[in-house]
Amino acid sequence: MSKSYRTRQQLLDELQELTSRMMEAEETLRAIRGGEVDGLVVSTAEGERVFTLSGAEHPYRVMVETMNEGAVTLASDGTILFCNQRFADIVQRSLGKVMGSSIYQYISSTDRQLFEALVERGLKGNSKAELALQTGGENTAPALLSISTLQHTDMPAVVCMVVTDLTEQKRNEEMLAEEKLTTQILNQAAEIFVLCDPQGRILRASQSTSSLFGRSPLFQVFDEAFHLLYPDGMPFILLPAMSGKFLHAVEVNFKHGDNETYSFLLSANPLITHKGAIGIVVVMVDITERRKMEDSRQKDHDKLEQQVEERTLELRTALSEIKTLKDRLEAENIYLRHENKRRHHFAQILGQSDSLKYVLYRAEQVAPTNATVLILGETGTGKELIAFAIHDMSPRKERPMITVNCAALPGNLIESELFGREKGAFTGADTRRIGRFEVANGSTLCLDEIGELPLELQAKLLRVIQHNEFERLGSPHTIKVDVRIVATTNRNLEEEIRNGRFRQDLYYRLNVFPITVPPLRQRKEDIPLMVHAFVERYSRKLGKQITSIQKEAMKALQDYPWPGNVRELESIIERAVILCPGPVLQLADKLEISSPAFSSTVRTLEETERDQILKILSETRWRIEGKNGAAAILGIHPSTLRARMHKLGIVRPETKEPN
Ligand SMILES: Nc1ncnc2c1ncn2[C@@H]1O[C@H](COP(=O)(O)OP(=O)(O)OP(=O)(O)O)[C@@H](O)[C@H]1O
Repeated sequence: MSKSYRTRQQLLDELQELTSRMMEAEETLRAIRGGEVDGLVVSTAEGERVFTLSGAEHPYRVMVETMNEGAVTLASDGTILFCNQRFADIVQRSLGKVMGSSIYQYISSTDRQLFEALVERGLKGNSKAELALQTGGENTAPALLSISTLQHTDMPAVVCMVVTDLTEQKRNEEMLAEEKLTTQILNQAAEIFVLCDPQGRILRASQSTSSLFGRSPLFQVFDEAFHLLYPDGMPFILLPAMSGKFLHAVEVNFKHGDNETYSFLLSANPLITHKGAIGIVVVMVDITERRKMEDSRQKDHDKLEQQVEERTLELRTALSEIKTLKDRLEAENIYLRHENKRRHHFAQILGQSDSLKYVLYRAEQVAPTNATVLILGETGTGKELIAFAIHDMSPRKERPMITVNCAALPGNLIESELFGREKGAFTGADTRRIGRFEVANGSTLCLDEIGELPLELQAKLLRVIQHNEFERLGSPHTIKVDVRIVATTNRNLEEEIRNGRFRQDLYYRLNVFPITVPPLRQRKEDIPLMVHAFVERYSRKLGKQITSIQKEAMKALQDYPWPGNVRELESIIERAVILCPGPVLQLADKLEISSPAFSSTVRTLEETERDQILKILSETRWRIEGKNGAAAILGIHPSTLRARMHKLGIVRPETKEPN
């Protein structure tokens, strides 16, 4: 019959019955709890069974009801005959529902076999095992089950089971294991972990911290344990450094002992829980090795950079040296190409006269030294030829002698000719050029016609002679050279000094070893030799057969005063050879000079004096004093003769040169 057909009376009756049954049950429960009931009749599959609840067991029942473990008595088919509230709580069911239900409802299928084995063992005595209890749905609770037989004749139960809920214990165990693992990880990590309270006192620190200090820094204030500094040397103080912000990878240094310095990257964060900020977690990563490596890499890098710089500089210097050498070689080549022809003519110095021999003797004397030589004499007398002879007899002969004609170039160009110039040194200087002084480095520089050198350049020249150094035009860079100077002039330099056209100091520097080449008119005996040599040279050159020289012609040549000296003689012979129609050489033109100063009889007093002294000295074999000495023959005092000789530059052949 459906409920909707029940009458109100029927429903009231049912409610009455239920209420009275509930009251009855409550009364029974109260009586059981109060120890007033001796036994209970329970319906089981095997029929009604009586449970004795004698007054003597009452304390145990109270204990069972109040204990923290679940207590269960099971029938042989697994029906729960009795359980306490705690077991119902563990499996999360109401006590009423659990009572009389099957225990297998609360055993997970995977643990069923284990449970059965446990019961079996329990029947023989007692057994214990951990398994998972089904607590509703998919949820399980770990529990320790202790099973033992219940040997009570009045009782239908087979086993008694005590259930300990391991949920909390397992959770604690897990947490402990987790913490242990975390501690282990933290201790093994190279990083330093420090937990401070909000006042900066160290509460926990990883093992690495203790190994850094040799002891644990626990309970010290962080800043007192770690005297940290920023890389710039400023002290690092934890709390102000944080001041409301998180610190992330701040570089700090830690001075430990006298020599050790550690570098760390420090990060610090407040530890916030539901209770608020409970502390500060500091993590420090040791970057000492990395820093050292970086420093050493930086040092290596700097060293390498310096080496590269040095090498580059060396290379630049080498390149500039190569360039200078190249320029010098080029300049030398240009110069030599230009000079080559001339040198052929200078190969042989013609002349047998005493005065020429004396000149050659003087040249021979001074050649091996580095002394500056001043060659004096009229134009065309062969001064440059003598300069070459000196160079060719000197240790510098392997390198070519370089000549600069001081009269050939205007003053502004002679300077760059002598000292060189940098590109852009002056308007029109569109290339770099090295000067004759540089080209002549290690060799001889012949300053031809030095008397023509402008005064302002004379000072510069003096500096080079004195210090062997100079600067190219437009360059601040000083160049050192080793140059031997041979200067020539047809001017009377002493007179030039008096007229303010020549520097006295330069003259003294040049006049270390003067050699005067006598004019041709003073060594007429050399003329025939020269005439023959020049005739032969030019007739060969011009392909002519000239076998002799007309007597009159030779006489005219010897009588002529030769203002242009050997140069003039050479060109007159060249012209005569060109014009000569037959084998006998005649002069093409009559030899005439416009200036009376050069008549064959006109000679300077000095020239006459020098010749006379030389002649007498050679006759007396350079004996000055005594009855047959040169001074007595000349009728002057020996000291006067010596003074005159000095003045005229006459030096005894045996005498060593001044330097
Ligand atoms: N003794 C000599 N033997 C052969 N040739 C000579 C002699 N002296 C001079 N000459 C010739 O005379 C010419 C002029 O010589 P050199 O240039 O040396 O004279 P210089 O005195 O330097 O002249 P300047 O003062 O004009 O420069 C050259 O061609 C040279 O060959």
